[in-house]
Amino acid sequence: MSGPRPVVLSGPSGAGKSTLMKRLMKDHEGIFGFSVSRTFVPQPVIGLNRLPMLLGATLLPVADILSSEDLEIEAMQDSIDAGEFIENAEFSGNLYGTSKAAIEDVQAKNLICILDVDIQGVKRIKETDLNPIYISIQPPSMEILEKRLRDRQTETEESLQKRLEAARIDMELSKEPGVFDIVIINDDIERAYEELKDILNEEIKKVQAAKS
Ligand SMILES: Nc1ncnc2c1ncn2[C@@H]1O[C@H](COP(=O)(O)OP(=O)(O)OP(=O)(O)O)[C@@H](O)[C@H]1O
Repeated sequence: MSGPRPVVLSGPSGAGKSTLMKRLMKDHEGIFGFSVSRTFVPQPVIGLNRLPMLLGATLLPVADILSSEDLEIEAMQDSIDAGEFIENAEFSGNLYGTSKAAIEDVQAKNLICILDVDIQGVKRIKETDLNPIYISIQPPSMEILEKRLRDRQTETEESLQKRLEAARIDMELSKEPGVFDIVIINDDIERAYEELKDILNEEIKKVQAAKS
């Protein structure tokens, strides 16, 4: 696939991914892009008796309306089964996912696609031919991570504990050799940002060159 290599940013919640990403995008306008997560939200089934009222004067084939939802959810499930989605999840009956095609769309626009995924997402991406740069952002310690998450004031005690538990697992897995091209310890934000820019430098330059 032509176009710049995508970037996978992974690491525990609270490690500083959003902080670093925001800064990167602010300092490099028109260089980075995000893939659009595809979602399918099933609508409540419309009763036949309400159809004419909802359709008003527009004449639509009734069969299409009643089956389009099923067809769409089926099509997305087929794509997931065929491995076209690098991540997907179901929350209360809704399907969410990032497809390979969506990432390739960003690449085709000469943008570096940033993917913020968990360790499971990293493993899925490894099975594709996307060839991204794999970056793990890690906190200096569990204690500091906990403090940052508490100070951020976005979590309940329950969600905080869940994030810390997931962080323990993430921190262990990120040490496995060969998983990431670089593990950045986000102790000092300035130093972490410099490390991030360094590893992306070559790709950023390619995008800039292709623009001019
Ligand atoms: N080097 C740093 N020193 C001190 N505080 C930091 C540092 N980096 C980030 N923070 C702060 O830590 C908190 C968590 O950072 P951030 O929200 O960027 O994490 P995240 O990895 O994107 O988390 P999530 O996956 O939950 O979105 C934020 O309040 C941020 O301002």
